[in-house]
Amino acid sequence: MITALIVAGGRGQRLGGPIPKQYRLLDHLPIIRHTIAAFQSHGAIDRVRVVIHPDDQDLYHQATAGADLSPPLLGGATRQESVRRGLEGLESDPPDLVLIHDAVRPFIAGATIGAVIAALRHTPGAIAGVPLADTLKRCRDGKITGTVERTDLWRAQTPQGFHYRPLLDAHRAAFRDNPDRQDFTDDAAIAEAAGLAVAMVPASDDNFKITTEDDLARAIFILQNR
Ligand SMILES: Nc1ccn([C@@H]2O[C@H](COP(=O)(O)OP(=O)(O)OP(=O)(O)O)[C@@H](O)[C@H]2O)c(=O)n1
Ligand SMILES: C[C@](O)(CO)[C@H](O)COP(=O)(O)O
Repeated sequence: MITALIVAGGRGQRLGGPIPKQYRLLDHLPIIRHTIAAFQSHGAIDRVRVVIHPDDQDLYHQATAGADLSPPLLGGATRQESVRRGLEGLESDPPDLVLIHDAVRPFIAGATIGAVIAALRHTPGAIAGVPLADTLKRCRDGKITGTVERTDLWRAQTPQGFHYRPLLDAHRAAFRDNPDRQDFTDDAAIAEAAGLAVAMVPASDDNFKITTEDDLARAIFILQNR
């Protein structure tokens, strides 16, 4: 069984606005609905579960009215904690594979979902990403302090797919070894720290994360010109 775990427990502080960004409307539908639909409509995904902020239950139920979904799982103060709590919420009926995806990446292509799943036939982890095309600089106080060698650098996206049990064990080990460390910004880093092999699956820049006002404007433009 393959479960998509959509993480939607954030506060959207970099975007701001009246409600957390995953509930902002995109072409008359909340962003989270677009993302959920991408996985519910994929033939290889057996179940979609969503992790939400405990304060967002009313927002979530309004946003997902009419969608055939299991009750949401409750997240935590960081993305890392939300994922760990989400994974633990699946333990009573564990999937074989889990694809963790940001609720605010609504333009995920079915082909990318399928490619991540296909890669998991050969490796315990596989993530979507795109190769870096810009030069990277280190800066402090507006001054360049160095240039980062960009050979072999990729921008990680989601979905990040894994064999379920090894990833749950990896998240639990990270929490056990250092409960205060919450700076793993993606799940591949947790898997790598546990010694799991993680493959990179080439994806598209269309699978961008809505983080800022510019990203939201880009998303609106895409839908208005589809
Ligand atoms: N405690 C958290 C933090 C983030 N996320 C989710 O992880 C994804 C990527 O995180 P990000 O884009 O950083 O979302 P926010 O944390 O909401 O944004 P910000 O950092 O601007 O507050 C989002 O779908 C977000 O809802 C989560 O489930 N639980
Ligand atoms: C998981 C992720 O989307 C991969 O690029 C990214 O690390 C999330 O970072 P955020 O700061 O939680 O948005």
